[in-house]
Amino acid sequence: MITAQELSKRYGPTTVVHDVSFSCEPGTITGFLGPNGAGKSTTLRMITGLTRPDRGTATIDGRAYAELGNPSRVVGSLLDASAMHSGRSGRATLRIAADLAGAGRGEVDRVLELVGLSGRAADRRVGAYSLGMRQRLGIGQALIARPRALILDEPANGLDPDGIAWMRTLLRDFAGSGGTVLLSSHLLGEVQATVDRLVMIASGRVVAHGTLDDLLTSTGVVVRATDMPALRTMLDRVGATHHLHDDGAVLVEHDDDLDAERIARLASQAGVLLVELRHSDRAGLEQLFFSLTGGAGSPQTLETVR
Ligand SMILES: Nc1ncnc2c1ncn2[C@@H]1O[C@H](COP(=O)(O)OP(=O)(O)OP(=O)(O)O)[C@@H](O)[C@H]1O
Repeated sequence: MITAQELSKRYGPTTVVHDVSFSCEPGTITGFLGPNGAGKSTTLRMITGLTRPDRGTATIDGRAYAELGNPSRVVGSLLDASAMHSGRSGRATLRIAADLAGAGRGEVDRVLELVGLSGRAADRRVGAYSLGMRQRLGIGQALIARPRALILDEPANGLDPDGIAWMRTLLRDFAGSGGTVLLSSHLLGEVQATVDRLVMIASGRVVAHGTLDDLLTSTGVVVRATDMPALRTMLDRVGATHHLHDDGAVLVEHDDDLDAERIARLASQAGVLLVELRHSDRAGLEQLFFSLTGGAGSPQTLETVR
């Protein structure tokens, strides 16, 4: 179980992560999705103890990363595949990872096989690897001590469609045997076919979260505010059709004139503080994502990687 609670981080005058909270359950794959610069890496670095949060906490299996006795056995992470020593072979890289993690050398061949780098590739210098091969090796390093959780920052970067399909199967198997996976991406299509849950982040804030099914099935915009009566009054005033959502939020029925952005503006004008605003249908999810990314990752790209 991976939990982030009200994580916040500021660099100079800029708060790059604001009150980010979510949890990832064993047996599931959570996609942490957001455009470049949204705050994904900073959040993942705070969870893995590499960056100190200004506020908030993160735990893995109930403990902060720094309190994990042998972290590699609890959580494997891949945060920057380009940061590997280029002079070592893939096999040597994994041997060192195995030694550091207290895992047996026998794990090296198992992992090389698992990540598709056995044979001659294992003995080539990492400097001669493609980005996709480095990602595979990085995932191998993360898996070397058979951890219960995986945290991967943009693991599909550099992978071709076959590589993405391979990774999807690997992560599904990992989650299928009770593992917890948190992976980031800036491409909706890349994660949509892989994950069970999504946490969507933009400008350092969580803008949507839930199971993929929840986010893709019902129609409309789910809104939650600190003052729900004031929110409903505001929605009545603008003639919105709205209902109480299952979890106590309000579901505003789909209306071309009342999209999420307009709801946010109206709420702001009415002095209503929104704490959740998300599209609850598939088209809406893609629309929201494209509006956040300014259209990065065309539908064509989505079809290619699906
Ligand atoms: N060490 C740092 N010092 C100052 N600013 C930083 C630092 N690390 C990150 N930032 C800034 O914080 C913001 C969030 O960066 P972050 O890398 O977390 O985003 P991201 O969602 O992972 O995006 P990308 O996919 O582009 O890495 C960016 O504006 C970035 O420039």
